[in-house]
Amino acid sequence: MQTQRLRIAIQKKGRLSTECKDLLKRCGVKFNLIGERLVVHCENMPIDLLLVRDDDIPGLIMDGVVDLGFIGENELEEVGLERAARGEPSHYEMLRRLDFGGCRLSIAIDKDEEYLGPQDLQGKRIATTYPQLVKRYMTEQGVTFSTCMLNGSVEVAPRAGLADAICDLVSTGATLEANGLKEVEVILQSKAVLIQRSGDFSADKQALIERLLTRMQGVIQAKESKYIMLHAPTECLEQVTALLPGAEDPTVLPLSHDKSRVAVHLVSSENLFWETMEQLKALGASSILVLPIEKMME
Ligand SMILES: Nc1ncnc2c1ncn2[C@@H]1O[C@H](COP(=O)(O)OP(=O)(O)OP(=O)(O)O)[C@@H](O)[C@H]1O
Ligand SMILES: O=P(O)(O)OC[C@H]1O[C@H](OP(=O)(O)OP(=O)(O)O)[C@H](O)[C@@H]1O
Ligand SMILES: [Mg+2]
Repeated sequence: MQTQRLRIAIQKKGRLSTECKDLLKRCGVKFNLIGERLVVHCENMPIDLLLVRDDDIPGLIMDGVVDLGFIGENELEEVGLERAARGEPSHYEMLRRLDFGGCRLSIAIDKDEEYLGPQDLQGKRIATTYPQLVKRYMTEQGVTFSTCMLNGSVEVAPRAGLADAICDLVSTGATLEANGLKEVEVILQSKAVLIQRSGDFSADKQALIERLLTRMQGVIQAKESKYIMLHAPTECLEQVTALLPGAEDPTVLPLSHDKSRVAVHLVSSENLFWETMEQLKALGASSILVLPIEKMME
């Protein structure tokens, strides 16, 4: 059922929720989340947000029920495999990879157990929320196994005697450590992505999606960039700019009371490390400022 308004699905509560909402707000999409409401109408653009469980987002896109969705690649792949196995369509378009939700899907076992390779998992029971991804990996390795499907607290399964190993998401590794487990295989690297349903869009919707994508590019680029300002001795200008990341085209300005020094301004694609600032200082640079950039458009 097509509507005039662009429908975007985001996770209601969880690891992706805050970052997705922040990203949309930074793109100029205005909305007000009230209580437990599942559909939120944006105030300044023809956009409706659907706040759902992340597991439901790939299916909503693949069934063509919503236009865009923010989802972790792990969940997207799992649902895609599940639907393909059932003979249901699993089409979607990838719009862009995002800079949050980074994690990996890994197999872990008791920290004191010996592990030489995937063959050590032969005949073992693996607790997971991602049975399809585990199956794909184990089939590739030629290892047979059984699963124990758990939607949460996967890491407690070995201690609770429910499984011999687990396959779950890992970021810092703190949850594994707290449960006496060690990571032995990484089967997937994942980040949050923005996906779109397959098929045609009205010209208005298409234009709105393109506007959002351009703004998103600006927001993500701005987050990674810094505006750097400093004063440097004119004779050291070349050495100073050589130390600055992405300083191909700096603005160099004279100082009103000191002809021996200049002001250097530039947009850097990276942050400036303390070590680099110390090197700049050693070259005679002063008043070194590193400022965040809110928005940018090239
Ligand atoms: N520790 C982590 N660090 C970074 N990203 C993570 C981490 N854990 C999960 N993610 C990413 O965030 C997504 C959502 O994780 P979350 O734990 O909020 O899911 P959930 O408990 O299944 O939520 P829901 O209630 O919506 O089903 C994961 O599918 C993954 O892509
Ligand atoms: O390696 P770490 O940094 O410890 O992160 C890994 C944990 O994060 C996720 O769960 P989350 O905290 O989102 O809770 P959930 O089990 O309720 O989904 C994931 O399922 C792991 O349990
Ligand atoms: Mg979920």
